[in-house]
Amino acid sequence: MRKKLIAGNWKMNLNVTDTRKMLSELVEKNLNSEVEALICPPFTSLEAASEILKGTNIKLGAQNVSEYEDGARTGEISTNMLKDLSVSYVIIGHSERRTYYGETDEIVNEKIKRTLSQNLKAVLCVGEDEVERRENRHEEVVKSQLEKGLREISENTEDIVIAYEPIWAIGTGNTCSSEDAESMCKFIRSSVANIFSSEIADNMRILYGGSVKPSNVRELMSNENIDGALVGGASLKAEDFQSLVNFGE
Ligand SMILES: O=C[C@H](O)COP(=O)(O)O
Repeated sequence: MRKKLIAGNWKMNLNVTDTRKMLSELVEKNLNSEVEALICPPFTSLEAASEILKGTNIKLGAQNVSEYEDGARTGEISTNMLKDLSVSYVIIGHSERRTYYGETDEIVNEKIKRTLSQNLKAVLCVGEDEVERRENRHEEVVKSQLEKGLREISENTEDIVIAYEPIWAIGTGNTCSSEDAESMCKFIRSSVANIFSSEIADNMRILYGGSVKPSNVRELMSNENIDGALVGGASLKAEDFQSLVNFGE
């Protein structure tokens, strides 16, 4: 049985003051304990978030990580630094990192290897853009991202989560239909089975991301192959995040 995961990716939002305010409110709220809740604030807010979330069931994640060990890499953040702040998840290969910061599948693969080797969980983001969807190449694109991103990985596969995020649905309000999201998550599961094994694929959590909000989360989560959501905009307010974790209630 795969435990559902609702992950908030704050992106470049909420400074330390805002983080303290949001999380202090969130920890006072009733959250469905059958759902795993994860908050991924900016790096600058990790320490404050770590203090506030300590002793709660809400997990802490980072939005990116270096593929290298500690050393001469100006501006980068290592797995060692994240672990020191009680981070347990790292988002890797988000489309914004791929598009704006040139992260290739090869870099994504290195980051996943580094993350898993340090016993952190990796949330690998995949998804097609609007043109690729229109040209009916979405499965081919996602399959290639999975094969390259997961290349030469054989250990700690239970620490991998996949997030299917069609780029055309991110921050646009254009949620992928529940049927299309389910169909792609099912396709991802079969691709993961080919890369690893059916058993690993059956146990792997596959999230949907792209304009998920309190009003559509319940329907999306009712699908057999959708094991949670990676949420941007609607994860920034405590009330909305509570509603997401409680599937709209
Ligand atoms: O990581 C989250 C996704 O990019 C979705 O963002 P969004 O919920 O604002 O569309």
